[in-house]
Amino acid sequence: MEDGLIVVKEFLSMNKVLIVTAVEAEKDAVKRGLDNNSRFEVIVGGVGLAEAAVSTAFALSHSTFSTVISAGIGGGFENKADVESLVVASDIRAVDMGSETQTGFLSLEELDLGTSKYDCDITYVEKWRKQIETFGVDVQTGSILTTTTTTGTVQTAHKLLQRVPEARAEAMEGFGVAAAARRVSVPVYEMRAISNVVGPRDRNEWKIKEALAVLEKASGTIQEVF
Ligand SMILES: O=C(O)c1cccc(C(=O)CC[C@H]2O[C@@H](n3cnc4c(=O)[nH]cnc43)[C@H](O)[C@@H]2O)c1
Repeated sequence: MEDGLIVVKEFLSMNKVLIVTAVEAEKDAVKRGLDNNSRFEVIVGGVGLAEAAVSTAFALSHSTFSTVISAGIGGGFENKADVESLVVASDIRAVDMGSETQTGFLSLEELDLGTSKYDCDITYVEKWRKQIETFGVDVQTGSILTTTTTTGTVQTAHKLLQRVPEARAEAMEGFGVAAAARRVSVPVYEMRAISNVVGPRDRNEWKIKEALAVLEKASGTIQEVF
């Protein structure tokens, strides 16, 4: 009988999805989008990749998940992702992790010190993009950059795009969530509803309410794909 219970528990945990947001408002938006389904656990992991990594690792140490998703609002690079659209990551990059030199930036890979990029399973990324589209959301796929500082100038935005020309969006948590998930070999994904353009900071211009509505709509697709 006990063996049976263990098998049932393992089966139920096989399809559990952990969704990590930075703040409560993002968690609420994701939960509104999801049906009240016990397969999905949505947690507030905190702002920044360190808090996100610790929170994700903690959740993963207490329960088994088949998939982890970093979700929230983010900045969109000009002409790459419009405000009020959505970006699904093809890969998640710690774009400022490395070394600045007199002749340019060296990534962790170039320094032979580790990885600054996690690829997402492109089959699921494409399936998810198509599903989101059917919900009437303007959606793109591409690299989502994780930065430790929100970009505040055109110069920095250009510098980041030079480093990663395929970048569409930036946020502050994805790489932390991904590092924790990959440590235990769990596939990881990221989606960002675009609240602002990456560049000169004007917080009053951020379309947070609108981006949260996009995040809510897109969250309704998670249960169809994962
Ligand atoms: O004030 C509010 O009501 C509110 C509601 C939801 C989210 C927030 C945030 O401030 C979230 C911070 C979070 O947003 C990401 N983010 C958004 N835009 C950018 C950007 O241009 N560059 C980097 N990160 C961005 C980031 O992941 C932050 O953790 C407030």
